[in-house]
Amino acid sequence: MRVAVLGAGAFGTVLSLVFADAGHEVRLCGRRADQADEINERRTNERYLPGIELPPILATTDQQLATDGVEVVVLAVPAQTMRENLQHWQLPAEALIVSAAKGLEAETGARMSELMLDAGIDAERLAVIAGPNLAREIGARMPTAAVVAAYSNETAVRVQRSLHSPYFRPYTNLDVVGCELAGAAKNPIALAVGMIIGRGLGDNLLGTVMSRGLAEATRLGEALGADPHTFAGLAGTGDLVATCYSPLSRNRSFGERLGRGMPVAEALAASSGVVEAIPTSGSLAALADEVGVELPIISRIAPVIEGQISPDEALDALMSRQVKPER
Ligand SMILES: NC(=O)C1=CN([C@@H]2O[C@H](COP(=O)(O)OP(=O)(O)OC[C@H]3O[C@@H](n4cnc5c(N)ncnc54)[C@H](O)[C@@H]3O)[C@@H](O)[C@H]2O)C=CC1
Ligand SMILES: O=C(CO)COP(=O)(O)O
Repeated sequence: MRVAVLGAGAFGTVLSLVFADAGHEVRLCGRRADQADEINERRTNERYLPGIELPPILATTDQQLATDGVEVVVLAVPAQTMRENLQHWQLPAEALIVSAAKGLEAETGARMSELMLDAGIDAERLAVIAGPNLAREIGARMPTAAVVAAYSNETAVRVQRSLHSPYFRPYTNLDVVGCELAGAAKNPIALAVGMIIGRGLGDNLLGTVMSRGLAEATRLGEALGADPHTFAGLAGTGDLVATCYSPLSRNRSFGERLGRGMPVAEALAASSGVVEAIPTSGSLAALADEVGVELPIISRIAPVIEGQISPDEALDALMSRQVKPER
C-alpha cells in the first residue's frame, strides 16, 4: 500500500517509520526542504527524533506529490494548524484520512474530526488515532498499542491493518468523540502532574490528579455523547498513564518547569515540540461550561498558564473545595 503522512515533526516522522516497517511505501511531507533532504539522504530527523535511524521513506515538501495515489493520508500537524492546513491541502478523494493530533481548536473547541468534516471529508473516510504513543519510544521500536477510531468500521479496520507492525498494535474503536476527547484531555492532566512533580508534592497527589482528572474527562465525554468505557481504555487511561509517567512527554515536562517556577515563555522555549495543553485546556473548560459539566482540575490549567493564578493557588483551591461523594 502507498501511504502519506503530512507533518514531519516527532509523531509524523514516527508514524512514517511504523508504516514503512509494516511494509508500505511511505511519503512524508514537511515544510522544510533541508529537513526533507536530511530524511532522504541521511535517514534521520535529528531535531524531532534524535538518534533514530529511519527506514526508506520519501520525504518531500510537495503535498500533492506526497499524497498522489495513496490509500491512507495521516494528518500529523499540531491541532491549532489543522483547519488552515485542511484549507490548503488537496487530499485525494478516495483516500482514508486519519488525524493524529491530540487537541481541540482553541477558538471553537472543535475536535479534529469536526474540522475534517468542515473541510468536506466524508465521515465514512475519516479516522483518528489515539493511545499511549510517545514518539521517541515508538522510534526505538519499543512495543505499544494504539486506537484507531472511525465512524465506519471498515475504515477503522483498514487503517488498523495498515499500521500493524511487530511493535505497534492498533485496536479499532467506533467512539470517535470519546477517543478525541480522551486524547485532548490527557494533556492538561499531564501538565498538572508535571506541576506536582516540579513542586515535589509526591506520588499520592499524582494518583489523585490522574484519577480525578480522568473522572472529569469521562464526565465531559459522556455529556458530549462519548462512551465512558473509552476513557478506561487505551485512549484514556492508557495514554494518561504513559504521558503522566514519562519525562518524554512535552505536556508533563512543560508543567514540571512551571512547577519549578520557570516563567511560561521560558518553559515553552525549552520544549522539544508542541505543548497541546496550552491551547486546549481553555477549550475543554469552555466546552464543559456549555454542557454544564464541572472540570475542577482541567479548568484551572489555563488560568495557571495565563499567569492569573499560581500552581500553589490552583492546588489550594482544589483541596479546599467542599468534600463530596466520589461519584
Ligand atoms: N510526539 C508524540 O509523542 C505524539 C504526538 N501526538 C500529536 O501529534 C500532533 C503533532 O505532534 P508532534 O509531531 O509531536 O509535534 P512536533 O512539535 O514534534 O512537530 C510539529 C510539526 O508540525 C509542523 N508544523 C507546525 N506548524 C505548522 C503549520 N502551520 N503547518 C504545517 N505544519 C506545521 C512543524 O514544522 C513540525 O514538523 C500533536 O497534536 C500531538 O499531540 C500524538 C501522539 C504522540
Ligand atoms: O500523546 C502523546 C503520547 O501518547 C505525547 O505526549 P506529549 O505531547 O505530552 O509529548
